[in-house]
Amino acid sequence: MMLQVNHLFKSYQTGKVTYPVLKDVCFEVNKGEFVGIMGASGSGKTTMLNCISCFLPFDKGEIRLKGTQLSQLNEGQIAKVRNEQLGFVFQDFMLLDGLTVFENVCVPKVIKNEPYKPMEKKARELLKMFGIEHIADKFPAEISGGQKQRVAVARSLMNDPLLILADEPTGNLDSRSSEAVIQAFIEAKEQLGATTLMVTHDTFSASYCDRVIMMKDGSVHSELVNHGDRKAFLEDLLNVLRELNGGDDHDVA
Ligand SMILES: Nc1ncnc2c1ncn2[C@@H]1O[C@H](COP(=O)(O)OP(=O)(O)OP(=O)(O)O)[C@@H](O)[C@H]1O
Repeated sequence: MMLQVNHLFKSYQTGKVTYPVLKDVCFEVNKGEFVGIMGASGSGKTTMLNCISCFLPFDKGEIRLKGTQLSQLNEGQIAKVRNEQLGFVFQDFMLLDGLTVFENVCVPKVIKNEPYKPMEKKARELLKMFGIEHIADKFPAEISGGQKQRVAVARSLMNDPLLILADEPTGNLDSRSSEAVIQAFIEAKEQLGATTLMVTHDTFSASYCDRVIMMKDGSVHSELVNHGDRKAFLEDLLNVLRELNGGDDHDVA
């Protein structure tokens, strides 16, 4: 088991008012799985991802990454988990404008002070895997959104993380670029055995997942499994989103 979220509770405090956001969330992610998280706006998806990222403390429950309970780590250990065991992909790419594509991909290893040769080899392999080796020397301003996000996926894999956390990775992309980014996650899974947890509103992107966890009002409403027929899975997802009323079922492709 790569990730276990057990009976997670989280509330926000605004003045004297406590606002519960996560209410007894339980789910698991296996090694090599590509898992989506969907649910209406405000159902707590980003909050949950931020708890798993160790960016937010939670009230109760536990989060285990390959067996290690995250809330028991100290600051130094958390920093190490974030850089070496988790990979991050954000909606707005978060590339460094002053660095080339190649240099951006190298950042997680530069932070670790690793030697250049193996770092270069790894970066070139990842760029090749995602079909972006020809833009290695370009700057972020010179490439498309879909290319930027594939660079971000390559960067997230530099340290062979246990888990990639992706928050709306296709949120700023058109459907063709979205598909290229989703293919990058699938390549990472098939060629490197990568494990990905992706929050998305995009049903089309989610239909490529092995499994989708549907959140409702701070709890897991249901889990849907992709049995291999993507179109049938897309229909399943749309049906549950309709049932959850207010679900985002407008992104169908
Ligand atoms: N820092 C904060 N302080 C107080 N309330 C917050 C804070 N962050 C989020 N919330 C509230 O918690 C709830 C869950 O927010 P969250 O962003 O986790 O939902 P979400 O499912 O990711 O939504 P979306 O799909 O719109 O991104 C919302 O009602 C939000 O207003």
